[in-house]
Amino acid sequence: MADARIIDGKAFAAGLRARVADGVAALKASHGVTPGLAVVLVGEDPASQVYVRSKERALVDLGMNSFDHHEPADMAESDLLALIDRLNADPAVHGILVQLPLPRHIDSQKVLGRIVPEKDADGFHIVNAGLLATGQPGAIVPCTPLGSLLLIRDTLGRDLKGKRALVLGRSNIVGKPMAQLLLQADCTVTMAHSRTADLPGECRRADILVAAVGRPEMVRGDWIKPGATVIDVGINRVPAAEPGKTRLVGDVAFDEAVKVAGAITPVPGGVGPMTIACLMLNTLAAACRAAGAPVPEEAAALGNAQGNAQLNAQGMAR
Ligand SMILES: NC(=O)C1=CN([C@@H]2O[C@H](COP(=O)(O)OP(=O)(O)OC[C@H]3O[C@@H](n4cnc5c(N)ncnc54)[C@H](OP(=O)(O)O)[C@@H]3O)[C@@H](O)[C@H]2O)C=CC1
Ligand SMILES: Nc1nc(=O)c2c([nH]1)NC[C@@H]1CN(c3ccc(C(=O)N[C@@H](CCC(=O)O)C(=O)O)cc3)C=[N+]21
Ligand SMILES: [Mg+2]
Repeated sequence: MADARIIDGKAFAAGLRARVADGVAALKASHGVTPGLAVVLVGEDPASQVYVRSKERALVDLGMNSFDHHEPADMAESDLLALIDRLNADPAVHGILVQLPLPRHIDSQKVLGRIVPEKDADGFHIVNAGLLATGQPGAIVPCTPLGSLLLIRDTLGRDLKGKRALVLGRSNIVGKPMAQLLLQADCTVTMAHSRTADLPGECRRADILVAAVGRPEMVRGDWIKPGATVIDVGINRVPAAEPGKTRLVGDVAFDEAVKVAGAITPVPGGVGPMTIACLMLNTLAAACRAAGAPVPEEAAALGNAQGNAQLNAQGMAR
């Protein structure tokens, strides 16, 4: 069998960012509003600093405002909550992102719960999780699952009904919302995790396999159904051949999987860039809602069972 099609997340994300930039310009022209995202980073974790910088760069590139709050690792939880309160009240701030993980002395759930749901650009607030799970309109959908779904639809088309989907990983930020989106797209969804019996066998039944475990190259080629669509969410830094250097690998053994799958995302250049682009999309959508302007279809319809895993053909998703 021929090798899998490599799903170019980097290129798709560039196209999505361009559509978001158009939406930003339109909102400025129609309502005089510039979308703004506040990015809160607590501590000096080098990987988090890299991610935060790429988010801030993307915001400015698309004509949005970036409000950076880089705080010391020993910041008191009460001070972080007070910062969130100020950002909640600031009309120039349409979205708030608190970079995870937070230092251990801070209760992440408490902090995420303090963000007003309308400004929860990550879609991590329980109100947004609940709106998504119950298929109601207006949910802000977490960026990584949203970006993954856009890549799946770009690969397989919009009609995913009846497909068997396996989501490996059940975190609140990736696995669970991913499963909700696939369910609303009429897939038959299985969720697998560390207590799943016969993981390779479960994976082999899947037409769509989404891996979000954080275990480098755990999913082997012979776990994959021939022709399946494989979305590798994992971002794992491992030692490179050259001493002292590191490289990024996913949760899927790419070199094996590419020989079996029908289509597969690479790491890097797959889901990662989509996460950033969807964060920009969610921020634009939040600003549109705050201004009373129409929300881009790509952000509005996906969480909504009534409609709509089907997006408007004229919408932003291609
Ligand atoms: N590309 C992107 O933009 C993003 C990438 N990521 C990456 O995605 C990966 C997952 O992230 P996240 O969801 O936050 O991770 P978590 O650590 O929160 O969750 C991992 C999940 O994988 C399951 N798991 C762990 N080990 C095994 C195993 N041996 N067999 C089966 N299941 C297992 C866990 O099961 P259990 O619940 O039973 O413990 C858990 O449900 C990471 O590599 C992360 O870096 C994350 C966010 C964004
Ligand atoms: N509140 C919050 N929201 C998040 O969305 C969030 C977070 N905290 N904490 C950390 C994880 C991780 N994450 C990534 C985003 C982009 C890439 C990305 O762009 N990756 C590039 C490679 C980057 C590199 O080379 O290091 C790629 O895959 O091509 C990766 C990982 C968002 N996260
Ligand atoms: Mg995310």
